[in-house]
Amino acid sequence: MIMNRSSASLRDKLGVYLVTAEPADDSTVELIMAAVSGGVRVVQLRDKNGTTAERVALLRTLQDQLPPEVILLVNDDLAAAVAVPGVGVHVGPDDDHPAEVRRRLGDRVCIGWSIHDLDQLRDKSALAASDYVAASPVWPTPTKIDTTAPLGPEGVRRLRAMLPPALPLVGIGGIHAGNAGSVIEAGADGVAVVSAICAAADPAGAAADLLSVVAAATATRS
Ligand SMILES: Cc1ncc(COP(=O)(O)OP(=O)(O)O)c(N)n1
Ligand SMILES: Cc1nc(C(=O)O)sc1CCOP(=O)(O)O
Ligand SMILES: [Mg+2]
Repeated sequence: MIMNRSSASLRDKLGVYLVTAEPADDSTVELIMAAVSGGVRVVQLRDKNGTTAERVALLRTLQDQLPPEVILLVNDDLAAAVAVPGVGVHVGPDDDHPAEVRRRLGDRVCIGWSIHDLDQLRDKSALAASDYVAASPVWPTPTKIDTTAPLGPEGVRRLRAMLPPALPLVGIGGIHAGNAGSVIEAGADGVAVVSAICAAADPAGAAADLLSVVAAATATRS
């Protein structure tokens, strides 16, 4: 799908953001479709050990099957996104710079940037090139062990206060239905999760539960 960067709905769509568990395989497509049936509207294919060719094949299958309102991104792999027009990219401080990703992909795809350290906020061109940023990690998580110190909800609050108000923010790391509300109360627009959906016996139900928690916390905040 093609995302218009000025779309006011990106902030709403980010409410529950699915990042896929590794390894990516045929079951990944089924899992994503279940999460989407539960209400997820932003999906990131994260497959650190696959090849670009494998990621491109999966992204093409997903583009064929996903409803057009779902925003599809790939983790790290700019070449895969170039090969599948309409797919966005999530990058972190060790990846291609968001401004370079924007230059290569143009204005009509979604670009996300991880913030592990508040010093990254000095990088104005990265912020300007990003459609959303991620507070990384909110809590420790066995899903990704090479992270920096957890920010906690207080770190999310500080980050929100320092960001341009129009730039959407999601939290990631150790988030589930039991603690997602505190991430939203701290000022995030959404929660990005791997295990809370991918390891659930009922991924569609888990997505729907997370969405209700996020909606309730968003309503309380505003
Ligand atoms: C939504 C979201 N937030 C953060 C990350 C982490 O990105 P990065 O720091 O580049 O680490 P890897 O995922 O590449 O290991 C993410 N992928 N998605
Ligand atoms: C992909 C990713 N990035 C993180 C970061 O902190 O940048 S934490 C993470 C994994 C999140 O997995 P779970 O929802 O299972 O805790
Ligand atoms: Mg990365």
